[in-house]
Amino acid sequence: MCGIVGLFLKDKSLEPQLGALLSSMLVTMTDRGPDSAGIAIYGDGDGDKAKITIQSADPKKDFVGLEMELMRTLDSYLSIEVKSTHAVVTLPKDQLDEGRAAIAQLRPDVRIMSSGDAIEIYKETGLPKDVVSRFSVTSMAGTHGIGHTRMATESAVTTLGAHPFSTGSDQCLVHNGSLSNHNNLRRELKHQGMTFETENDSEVAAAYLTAEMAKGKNLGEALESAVDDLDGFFTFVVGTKSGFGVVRDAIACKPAIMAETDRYVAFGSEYRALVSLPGIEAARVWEPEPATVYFWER
Ligand SMILES: NC(=O)CC[C@H](N)C(=O)O
Repeated sequence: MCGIVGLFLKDKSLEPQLGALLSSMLVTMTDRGPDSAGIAIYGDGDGDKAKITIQSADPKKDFVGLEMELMRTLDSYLSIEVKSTHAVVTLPKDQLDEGRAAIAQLRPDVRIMSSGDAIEIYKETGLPKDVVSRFSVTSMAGTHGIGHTRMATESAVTTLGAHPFSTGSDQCLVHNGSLSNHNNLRRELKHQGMTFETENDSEVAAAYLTAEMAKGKNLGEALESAVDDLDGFFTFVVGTKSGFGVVRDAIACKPAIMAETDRYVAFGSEYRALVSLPGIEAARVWEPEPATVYFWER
């Protein structure tokens, strides 16, 4: 099982509703994955600011005082917005790497969920309705987003084992299925310098795409390579700062449905995830073909 949803907006007037639309799509998929849930939202990525979403098992201890300590360490102005177990650090774009290093040094127990110009990731164990309300996702605006509700197959039910996985700047991936060659691939990617937070197969898929894009491929090309190099069952929905992609393995036994109108492209594991979208009655609706890459870029 596992339930996946994704929404890529073409119509700017829908952007204030992105979090609400995606949340309700994800809640519809609750019975496909009761273990944990997560959501990635791409907000306005322009300007000179970048964002790091961090997570702590003990937010009182880790987040108190962090803003001041980071400002002192980086010698610049930044802000931290705490949302339950997560917090978003907004800092100057040219200090993103320095900021990540400072967080690791000042708060070794804090985990980085995502970083980049536009992405924020919120994920926890529990049901979609609890996760979206805990992080106030329904009030978030954005250009595109991806959600996942997990029934674990490959690694423990933990916050870090929840999807989406982000292994590169402004990148994220959710997965329905299980990969059979993830241990070998993990070993190869570690040799190339990638690091992993979990034993999860989907994290390996995310890292694989990051490594392919680092070679100069765009998201669509990286997904084409994934069809050849990843073994097992998969439906992936992936995001980059300006892109949104979908691919299924050659057997495509995991359910998937897509819809497109002038206003958006939407993905659901099942059609019921899409029924409340505006104008869905007039949308072009189709089942993505096996081993075929679907890719949109703004
Ligand atoms: N049920 C699934 O699709 C699980 C996805 C992935 N293998 C995981 O364990 O997280």
